[in-house]
Amino acid sequence: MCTSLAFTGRYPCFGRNLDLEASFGEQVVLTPRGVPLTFRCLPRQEAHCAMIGMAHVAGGCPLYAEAVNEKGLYMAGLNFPGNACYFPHVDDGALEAAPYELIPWLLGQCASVAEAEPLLDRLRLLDEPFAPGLPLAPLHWHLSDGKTSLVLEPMAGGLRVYEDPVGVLTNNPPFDFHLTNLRQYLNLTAAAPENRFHPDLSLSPFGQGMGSLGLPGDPSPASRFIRAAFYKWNSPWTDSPDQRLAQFFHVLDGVAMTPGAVRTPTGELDRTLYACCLCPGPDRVDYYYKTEGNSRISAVTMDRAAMAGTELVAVPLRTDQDICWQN
Ligand SMILES: C[C@H](CCC(=O)NCCS(=O)(=O)O)[C@H]1CC[C@H]2[C@@H]3[C@H](O)C[C@@H]4C[C@H](O)CC[C@]4(C)[C@H]3C[C@H](O)[C@]12C
Repeated sequence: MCTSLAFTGRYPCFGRNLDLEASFGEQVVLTPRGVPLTFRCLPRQEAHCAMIGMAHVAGGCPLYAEAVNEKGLYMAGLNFPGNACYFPHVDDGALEAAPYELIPWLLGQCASVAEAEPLLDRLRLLDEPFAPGLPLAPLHWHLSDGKTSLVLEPMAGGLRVYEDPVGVLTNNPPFDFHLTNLRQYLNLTAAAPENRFHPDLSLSPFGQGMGSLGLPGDPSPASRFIRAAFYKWNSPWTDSPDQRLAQFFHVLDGVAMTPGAVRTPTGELDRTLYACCLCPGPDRVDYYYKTEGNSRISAVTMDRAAMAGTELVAVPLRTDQDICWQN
């Protein structure tokens, strides 16, 4: 399972937990402007925006799980099994992209959600895998520019595009369910609760946190959506970049897998392989991450020189526990 977050407003920042039973060969991959982007049916992008994210590199091609571009446009793919529907190629003038092409294609050319929207209107997602050994991933996507966020869901009837006022995406069922489900929790509060049971009963809270009794604690997609939304919307989001980074990871930690707590149908453990926080700035983009086995935050930056490069840069993850001994 996975959870994606988009903090919009004065200090935009994005990221996700990537939950899966085994590594997919992920590395932090920086695609500079000078590496041409090629697609099955869409025109090659010779000049494009630079981007950084987590990807599996296959045959020199970055297959991104999530990325952000130099303009601060973020996109993440999350599992959407049983609902994701892709289509065969048709010669009808539609913009046709394979699912693994969607992130580089949009981030390569768009600075904002508004620029992406007209392209999405004409988009058809093709049922074509990257290679025989890399089957199609059944995905839906989170797209945000730090002002607004969208959810893109490739359904049997075509691509559905939702505004995401919450700034959270998890997995099944389709997004409209999560928005409706959130309304069941409108009574939750981070504040100390007041007695609304009955004025004739003298009831008072006997501990902290009792305003959010009923916040679902399990790792299912619907429960993670509610929990991530509650943590995100109650987040202190101060002028301190360090505080915001710490807070972002606190929210992701709150919806991460505890190894052993979730077993897949094949008996494997569902794991949060990594958690990441993507911070766009005026002249650089920072990619912070933690892994399941290394709680220390590592970071890769994409500065102006890196954006202008001509070679793909793939940075292996630091996965060994990195404890700072103090004596
Ligand atoms: C498994 C990942 C999503 C994690 C997730 O949402 N899990 C939820 C599980 S559940 O529904 O709740 O059961 C997805 C997100 C992006 C995917 C990757 C990207 O799409 C890029 C390529 C695409 C290739 O077709 C397959 C390998 C791959 C490298 C994908 C592997 C895998 O499917 C990824 C990593």
